[in-house]
Amino acid sequence: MIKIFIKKLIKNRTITLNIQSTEPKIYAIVGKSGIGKSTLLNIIAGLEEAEEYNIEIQKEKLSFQQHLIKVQDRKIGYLFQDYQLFPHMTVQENIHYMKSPNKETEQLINHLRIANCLNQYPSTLSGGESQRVALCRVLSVKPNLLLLDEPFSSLDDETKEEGMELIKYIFKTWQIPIILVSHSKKEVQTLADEVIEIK
Ligand SMILES: Nc1ncnc2c1ncn2[C@@H]1O[C@H](COP(=O)(O)OP(=O)(O)OP(=O)(O)O)[C@@H](O)[C@H]1O
Repeated sequence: MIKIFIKKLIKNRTITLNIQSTEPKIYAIVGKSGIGKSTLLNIIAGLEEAEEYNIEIQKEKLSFQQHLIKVQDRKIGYLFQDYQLFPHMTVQENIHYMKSPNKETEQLINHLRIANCLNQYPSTLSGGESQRVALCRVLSVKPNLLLLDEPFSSLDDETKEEGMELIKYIFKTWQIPIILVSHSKKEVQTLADEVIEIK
């Protein structure tokens, strides 16, 4: 179950986001550059404030003014556009930063094919590897909602295809709502159950 209502004033324009569903779905947020798509993801993640907002995921109210839930206590996985891996930590340390090693994370590491990169530093990873490491870190906390901000923008076509397959796999196996911000028609057509255009 997911219910999200946001009203946000950005540079004298008000943008709104309204999502409601009892079933998990993949939502694509589209709209022209600078309209406020990443800002909406930041508000959902609890990183930015909005004029009005009400967010419920799995019947848990995340940000209803008086009952604000701390960012670290929200079970939201947020994959940033540039992945934001900690450069001074190895892949292993990055993955276990949020959650100590356990069987599920180990399975994820194997599924995401990053077991052979565990001792490398982020600067030595390829784009696809960086994306898979960042996804692994985000999924290790078992999120109830996954936010993806242009997750494939820095990848070549083949790696993009792999990334999209991965997102489909995560959705199928985890059955959690996914909100994707994308500029790519192909990504939106391939992945989204519902397209939301921000105006
Ligand atoms: N930290 C900030 N300080 C001031 N203005 C900001 C900040 N972050 C974003 N903005 C402004 O807010 C507006 C919305 O930005 P946002 O990144 O949400 O847009 P977007 O739709 O995701 O853009 P893009 O598609 O280009 O990534 C932009 O006009 C941007 O300049």
